[in-house]
Amino acid sequence: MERPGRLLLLSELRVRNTAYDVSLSRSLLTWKRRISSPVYHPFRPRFCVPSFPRRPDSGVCHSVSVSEIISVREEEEENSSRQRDDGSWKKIKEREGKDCRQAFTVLYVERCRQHRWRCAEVTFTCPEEALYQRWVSSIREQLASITSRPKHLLVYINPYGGKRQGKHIYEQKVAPLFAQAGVSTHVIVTEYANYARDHLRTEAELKKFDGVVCVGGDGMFSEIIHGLIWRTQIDGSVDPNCPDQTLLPSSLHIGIIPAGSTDCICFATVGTNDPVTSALHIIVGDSQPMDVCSVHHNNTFLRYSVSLLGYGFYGDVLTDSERKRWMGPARYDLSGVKMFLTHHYYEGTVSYLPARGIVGTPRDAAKCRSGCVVCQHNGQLLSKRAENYTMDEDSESDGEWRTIRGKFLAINAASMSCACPRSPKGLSPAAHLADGTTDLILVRKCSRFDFLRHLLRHTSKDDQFDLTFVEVHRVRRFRFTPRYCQSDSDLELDLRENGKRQIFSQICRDHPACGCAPAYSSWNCDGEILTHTAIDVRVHCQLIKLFARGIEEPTVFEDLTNPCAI
Ligand SMILES: CCCCCCCCCCCCC/C=C/[C@@H](O)[C@H](COP(=O)(O)O)NC(=O)CCCCCCCCCCCCCCC
Ligand SMILES: Nc1ncnc2c1ncn2[C@@H]1O[C@H](COP(=O)(O)OP(=O)(O)O)[C@@H](O)[C@H]1O
Ligand SMILES: [Ca+2]
Repeated sequence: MERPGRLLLLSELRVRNTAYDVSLSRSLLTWKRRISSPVYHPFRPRFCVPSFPRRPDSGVCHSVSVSEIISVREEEEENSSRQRDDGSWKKIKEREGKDCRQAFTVLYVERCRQHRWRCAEVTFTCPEEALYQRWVSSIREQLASITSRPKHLLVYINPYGGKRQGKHIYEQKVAPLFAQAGVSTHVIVTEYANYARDHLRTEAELKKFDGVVCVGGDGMFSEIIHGLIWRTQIDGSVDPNCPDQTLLPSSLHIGIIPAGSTDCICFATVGTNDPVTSALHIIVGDSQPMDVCSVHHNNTFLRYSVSLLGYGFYGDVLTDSERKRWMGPARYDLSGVKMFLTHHYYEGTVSYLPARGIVGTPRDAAKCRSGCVVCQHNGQLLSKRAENYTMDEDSESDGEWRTIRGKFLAINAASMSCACPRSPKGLSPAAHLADGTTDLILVRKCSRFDFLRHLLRHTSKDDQFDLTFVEVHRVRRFRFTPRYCQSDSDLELDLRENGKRQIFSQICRDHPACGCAPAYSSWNCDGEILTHTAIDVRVHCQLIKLFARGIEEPTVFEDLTNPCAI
């Protein structure tokens, strides 16, 4: 609960014809009904809930954090009416026959069920013009002093993402809120794939903007980070192709308006896939750092990843689903069932560098939440290590690499939980957004029944890692080599281990139904297919920042007091 601090203003104003004591400090706007009501008891503070403001007529005391005020609107003519969003007309000034009274409306963030935010408003009427002016200008001054709020945004809309509603969602739900908050925008509707990435890399005048907004899904977000990270390295004379290079963080924040098929990056950083909630997080200037993995093949840069790098099952689902793009988000379910029934496994070698000295494990019960202390601690630790770069990196590359060979149904690296509506706890429920690590999940060859048990646990409280054929490691780097890319000496070893078996007849024996199981899958990299299977992955701690705050823990007050949440 925020402490109110020194009061800047304290006046008696009216809300819907009822007298309220209204106060403004640097951190809080509070309005408290003057006449005590039978339900009010001064020693029961539960009626005053600063972080979860209630509607004006639902209680006696309301508070809203100044950081969550969206804007102040000056109401115009006395006795005039204004049309609400829902089409109804509301009166702005009460007819009381008193002297000239002035009204202003404060728009603020109201929390609803399941992490959704809405824009609520309350209209205050002042007894005199001078007081009205003081109130409006004082609130505006407080808002102007919040330097983290974006004023100019560069917006990219993918009109073909998800259900092809990106443009409509932006125009109907987001643009009006930006306008109300006084945020100016330059909107670009993409014309083809990689349009936004290339525009950011070369053309965009980034100095003019405080942030970039992505209207689309995870694939569109991936375009944005590729453009932005690349541009930042080139502007800072850093070679993005070198796998050992420490990358420069971009100064621009990225906002995500979900309009894609999975939208897991939005879901895992805000707690819901809702365009209005995301727009409000952007307006209030929230900040959430996020790890980025760089993916290389033979020292050549391939891509960045922030959510899922998946070989085997998720790679095959993506490859198959691309042919069904016309179906929209349902394509993943259909391809998921198909790939589940196909039940391919792939052989290869995974090497990884376990994360040393950091807090947290993939089996923790605690989750990454707003203001996560694990991310803060590990972020500081890793940036200190980066300062003493040479010694540490050398020991990283020399020792401690571990190697696992086997037959895998899936190899997944989750740099964040990958929570999404299909799986609200995600692929790795305890993964952190900004701790500099990724959770490497190895699902070994098992029966269809066992694999189904593993998949189903993504949707229940049961632990999807608590199975003999699943292992999970928290890592800083990893490499994968598919079996048939292995060096000659590795292959010789394989042949000795397997006797004199023929490599290809081995595959066909294990798949008598088709007789031609593929030796390779593809990597699903945040929803894009990689062109190579042998990859080298490194996590870059907190390389980008989002207009988000991580998932907020629900407070005891949320369901009890917020009428919107009931
Ligand atoms: C039986 C139910 C099993 C449910 C298992 C659900 C696990 C879902 C984990 C999803 C992790 C998603 C990670 C994010 C990936 C995105 O970057 C990426 C791109 O997103 P975009 O389209 O918005 O651009 N999305 C994806 O790659 C989509 C992955 C979706 C996988 C769906 C899998 C469904 C599996 C269904 C199996 C059903 C077996 C039924 C047997 C009778
Ligand atoms: N104008 C466009 N036309 C076609 N494809 C586009 C366009 N703009 C972006 N894309 C591509 O569309 C793909 C999917 O975008 P995304 O917004 O993630 O939707 P979805 O979640 O449905 O996959 C991405 O690979 C992106 O590069
Ligand atoms: Ca992480």
